[in-house]
Amino acid sequence: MQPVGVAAPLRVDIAEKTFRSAEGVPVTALHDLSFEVRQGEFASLLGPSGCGKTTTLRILLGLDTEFSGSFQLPQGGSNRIGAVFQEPTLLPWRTVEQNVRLALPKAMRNADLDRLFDSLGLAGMRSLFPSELSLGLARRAALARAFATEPAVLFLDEPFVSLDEPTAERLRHLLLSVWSARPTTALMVTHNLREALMLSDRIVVLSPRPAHVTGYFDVRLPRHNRSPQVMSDLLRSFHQKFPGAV
Ligand SMILES: Nc1ncnc2c1ncn2[C@@H]1O[C@H](COP(=O)(O)OP(=O)(O)OP(=O)(O)O)[C@@H](O)[C@H]1O
Repeated sequence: MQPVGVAAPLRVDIAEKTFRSAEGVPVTALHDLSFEVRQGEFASLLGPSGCGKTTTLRILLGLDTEFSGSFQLPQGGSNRIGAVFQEPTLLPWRTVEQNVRLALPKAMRNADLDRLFDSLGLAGMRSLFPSELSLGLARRAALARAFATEPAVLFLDEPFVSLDEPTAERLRHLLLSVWSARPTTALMVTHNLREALMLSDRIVVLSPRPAHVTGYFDVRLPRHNRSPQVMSDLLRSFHQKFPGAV
């Protein structure tokens, strides 16, 4: 048990998660999945398609309670959880600004969000409705909504998937700048190694299903030092440490 007031890490200790197919056949998605993300760290959960990444996030978000094991979420200034999914899940009949404010606890509803909208390039889009947004802009609005709540932990499920690469790259930089201004413990699911190396302090490498942790790859370099040359060195050392991982 962590003493009150001490920053607690994200601790995951899932013994097993098994689904049943429509025919009743058991499908074990997670088995002995244990890892830790230090408080304030940005971590990625990297693993092959279908290994159990989204299942893990759903458990941590409390959306799936049928598993054996336990986890502990970080305790920060707030106990709020932020989430960004592949689908931006904005309310269609509310503006961008209303979507963000509705996610806030009542006491924060009138918070000054100018800097947050500015830093995500949304200053001129606050009164638009989701149907008026491209997928890239909708993802930005979803990021704004997640950060506005000042969560103690932020979960992201492939937030840049199905965007064209220049848009995805711009969003990764926006995410980094908004996260650097409001650092919070973050766990991002991805199967994009380059993206994980660019954004993370720690990569949690998963096995094929049923997922367990193959190992950690820590990137102890300031993000502004991750030049193309450094990135290709990181890619090489990752592949040496985890041959065939992704
Ligand atoms: N509701 C469900 N019922 C039955 N099986 C499921 C269910 N949800 C997930 N699975 C199975 O559990 C396994 C893990 O799925 P999950 O979506 O967590 O993988 P993933 O690593 O996120 O995959 P991807 O990278 O392709 O998104 C898969 O074999 C999937 O078919």
